[in-house]
Amino acid sequence: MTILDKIIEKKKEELAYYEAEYATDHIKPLPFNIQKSRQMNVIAEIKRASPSKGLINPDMDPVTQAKLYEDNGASAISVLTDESFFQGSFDDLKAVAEAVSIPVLCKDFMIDKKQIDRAANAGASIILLIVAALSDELLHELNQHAKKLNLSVLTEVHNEEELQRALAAKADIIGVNNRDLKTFEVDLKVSAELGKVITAQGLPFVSESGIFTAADAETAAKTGASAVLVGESLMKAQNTGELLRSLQVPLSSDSYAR
Ligand SMILES: O=P(O)(O)OC[C@@H](O)[C@@H](O)c1c[nH]c2ccccc12
Repeated sequence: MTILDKIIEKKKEELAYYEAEYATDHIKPLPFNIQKSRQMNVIAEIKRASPSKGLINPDMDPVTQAKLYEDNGASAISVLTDESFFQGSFDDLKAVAEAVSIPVLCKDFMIDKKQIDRAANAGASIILLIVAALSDELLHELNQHAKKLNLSVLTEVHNEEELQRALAAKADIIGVNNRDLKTFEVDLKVSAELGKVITAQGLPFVSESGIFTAADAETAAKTGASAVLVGESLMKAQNTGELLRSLQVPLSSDSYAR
């Protein structure tokens, strides 16, 4: 059983206790666009802990961290909401969404519409759908549900087969996870490989995981990515603002003009 299987199994258990919660008119998702910028968009992540790295920065205050990200040019903020494996929460998401005026991504393992409503109610503008964790049917259903609520969807893939499924589901923003959620192995070459196929379709993509330096952001830019999703390095940096600014490397015109 892989870690992804374990996380999904636990999610199913937890969902039994979720109270029905419907997203209504009060939600005001912000548009999320990574195609206009001439600089690498950085989606900066709030992540206390993870199954692959253990404790990353357990004492961090999510609101302080989120404001630091916003002040230093982040395009969006990702907040882990999974409690059991990442020590995150929907309270973190809500507090962050209230404190900043850029889009917030609810980073969780979505397998049910109820989770999307909860994310929307907590102030998320973007949700993540992980292709490896979903059937084609669920991928379609959750995607439709998010769109109905005007949320943006980041559809995450790790290999060619998942990418084809994402494209068939009409994903419009693809996240290429450089980390294999089954083995934790990280390799930026995954973005290089899948980036060719995605950019050929004229779609934007986010290179996710394993970005530590400006040189990594440049490598990601060369693969055609117009955004990077960065957690650990920003959470552990001595000077988070400086690192975040350094990751906003120039993009070549074909990355932003598509
Ligand atoms: O901490 P990193 O290596 O910078 O990675 C951030 C982000 O990509 C990672 O947290 C992530 C990408 N996809 C996910 C899916 C679930 C949980 C976590 C993730």
